[in-house]
Amino acid sequence: MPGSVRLIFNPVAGQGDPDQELALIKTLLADLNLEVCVTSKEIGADALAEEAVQQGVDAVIASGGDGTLSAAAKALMGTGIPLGVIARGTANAFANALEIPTTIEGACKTILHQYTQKIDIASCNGQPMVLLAGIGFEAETVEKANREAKNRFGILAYVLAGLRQLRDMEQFEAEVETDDKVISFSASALTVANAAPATSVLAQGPSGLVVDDGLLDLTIVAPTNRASAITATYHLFQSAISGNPSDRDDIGYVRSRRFKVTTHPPQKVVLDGEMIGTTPVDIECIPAGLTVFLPSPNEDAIATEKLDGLPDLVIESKD
Ligand SMILES: Nc1ncnc2c1ncn2[C@@H]1O[C@H](COP(=O)(O)OP(=O)(O)OP(=O)(O)O)[C@@H](O)[C@H]1O
Repeated sequence: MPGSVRLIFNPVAGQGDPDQELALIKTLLADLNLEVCVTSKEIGADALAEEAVQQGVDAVIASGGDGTLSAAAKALMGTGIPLGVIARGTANAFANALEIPTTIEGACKTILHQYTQKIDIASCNGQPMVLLAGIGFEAETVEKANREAKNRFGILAYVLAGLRQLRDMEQFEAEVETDDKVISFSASALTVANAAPATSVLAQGPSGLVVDDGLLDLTIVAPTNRASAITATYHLFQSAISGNPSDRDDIGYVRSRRFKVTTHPPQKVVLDGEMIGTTPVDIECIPAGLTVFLPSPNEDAIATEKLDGLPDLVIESKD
């Protein structure tokens, strides 16, 4: 990759050894003209990425948890400067949603392949949104997956918080305005997603979210009792894994370029993992707003052979 590349590295993300991880990244990316910037409490990934844009760098690589990655993504929005992603957080929703490898080796390999793609992002009440906005249930889940729990239990913290939330599930009335209709219903959780990892179960109504179609997907979860809340959640998880859309009466989904959501009573809203306030929300897709290094379509091919690492391995060619 010619030109200058800024690496933004959060030393406190995840549970690994930051010195070792940074050394590994520098080794793997030794061929790049890399300027390493480490985030601090005072100077975050947003400021470092904005400065890189002003300097006219050719690419930015962000390494940290979802907070670091989405802060860098937001600063690069609309600039055409590609973002490389080296996820080192707990949930790594950003990388998982975009199917970017979550090992340091795999992530660096993806960047070195130099395959970039323009993906959609969105604006939620005027703030940039890369993945999703959760209203109701999802918002509560994030709030309950606190830092201490995340450190101790990793991704399980989100699941535990979700199960705890089932106990307190309450329905609210919602009115949603799409590009071509206004829908009213009762629900426990609404999620508007641009992209979502399989673990964001409440975004999985349509399954297989398309990140460059210029559209957003709303999933509505409306179970009427605790038992159906549990089966609906399980069903959504299966949808995510199987790629088949949901077909339960208490799950709905609709696709639109823009969603305006009002609820009674007002519900908490979490935007890309951060609480931003309460409904109403106005969320609009920004087509092709971000350029990202992604695994090239060839890299996606499913491996049909894996022999490396077997003890005493000898392979002889027959000809
Ligand atoms: N040097 C630093 N010292 C302390 N805090 C920092 C430092 N650099 C960044 N931060 C803080 O780290 C947070 C971002 O963390 P990030 O999302 O990257 O990782 P994480 O919280 O481990 O991820 P996850 O939520 O997936 O576990 C921000 O709140 C930022 O202020």
